[in-house]
Amino acid sequence: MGSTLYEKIWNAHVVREEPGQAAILYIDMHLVHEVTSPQAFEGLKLAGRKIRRPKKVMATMDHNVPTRFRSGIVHVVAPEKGLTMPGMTVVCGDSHTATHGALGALAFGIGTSEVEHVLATQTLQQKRSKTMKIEFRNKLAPGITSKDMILHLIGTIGAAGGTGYVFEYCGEAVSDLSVEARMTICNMSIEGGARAGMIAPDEKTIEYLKSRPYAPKGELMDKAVAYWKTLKSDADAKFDRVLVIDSSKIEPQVTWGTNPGQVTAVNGTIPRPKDFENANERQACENALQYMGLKSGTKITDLPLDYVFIGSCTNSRIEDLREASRIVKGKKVNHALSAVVVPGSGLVKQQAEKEGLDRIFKEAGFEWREAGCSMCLAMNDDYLQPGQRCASTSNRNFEGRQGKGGRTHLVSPAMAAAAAIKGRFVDFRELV
Ligand SMILES: CC(C)[C@H](C(=O)O)[C@@H](O)C(=O)O
Ligand code: SF4
Repeated sequence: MGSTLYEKIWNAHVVREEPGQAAILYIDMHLVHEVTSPQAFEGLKLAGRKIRRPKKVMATMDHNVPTRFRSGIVHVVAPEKGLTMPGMTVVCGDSHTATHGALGALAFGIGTSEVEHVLATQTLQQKRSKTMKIEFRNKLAPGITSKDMILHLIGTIGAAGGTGYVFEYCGEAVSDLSVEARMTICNMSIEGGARAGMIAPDEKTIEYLKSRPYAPKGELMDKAVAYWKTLKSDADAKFDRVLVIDSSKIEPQVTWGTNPGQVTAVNGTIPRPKDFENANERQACENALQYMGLKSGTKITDLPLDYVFIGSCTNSRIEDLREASRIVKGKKVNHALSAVVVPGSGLVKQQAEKEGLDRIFKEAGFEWREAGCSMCLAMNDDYLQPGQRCASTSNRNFEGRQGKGGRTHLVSPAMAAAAAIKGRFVDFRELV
């Protein structure tokens, strides 16, 4: 029997595995940031231990740093530098490490004590996950983005639907996506409950990595590419679960609730608790309506907004900013709201400025910031006031995520840009 992509990477990294026990995995790349990792360094210091392989550790300051200073989000910086590559095991004390799976890596978040363990040993104890193949069959309708794909998926399986699994995304709509767009899907795997999300590397992945400063060069690159080409699930590989989604039916998505599974198409309405069969979901709907200040039956397009945030490791790459700027160009941000664009890295910012995207945003009335996590989470200077309603391209919409009492609606960059112009949600296709 063949192997899945997950099994291939796993088997290539096992240092030791006893039946029924957690395995010890070798870790190729360790990313650290300032929220979850300083304590781990402190732990090492107290124990008198050294970092085993300092060259395999890359650090950013992104979460707490105000976006009036230069920074960069760890999950945007590492791929653009070519630090994360197909076939690697990648860990970081951060749940959105799943992002790097878009390059065909096995990438997942770990806790602070595990960060210390990886620093000291370059290995990690880990249990095998179950595997779920998610096939996005057929083509997307024009303009529909990978953000809509992942929100639609989480709406289908629920925010806990992937618990215990590693997702492998495949199918025509996934192959059609750029590498950056694939990162958006893998990024939010964790929001569907999965341990990680991954996509087998293909020609686009190789092309993306070729010019990256840390990618192998010359003969080494040829060798790497030959290996990367073996990194796909075999035709007869067995997954624990297989899900098929008809991509052609996916509409622009907007979350209405307080978990990413509470989502609907932009032409939909706020649901009623009794629309849900399951008692927990009914209760969750009631709670969400209350927190979000929403009435059942209201059209999504009738929701007035106070804020628009374009940024986060989900959607702050150059392609996201190009997409948003295309909609904003020559228009003005609605007078009733504030809007901000926060590039994911210094390089993204530089590139956007080279292309004149900053001018498009600023002329429309957006604030244009230095890179960082910013309003994705209320850990820095950017946050919502209680009751404020925000269209956000980030990945989490739980209570208080963007500030105490703040109300988050997750959308794609195109939808956020269109909302900024209209002052409420609108199918962005009406604006282009
Ligand atoms: C601060 C960090 C631990 C956290 C995470 O793990 O995801 C953050 O990045 C987030 O998005 O909530
Ligand atoms: S941008 Fe948001 S989701 Fe991504 S690492 Fe920062 S806080 Fe976490």
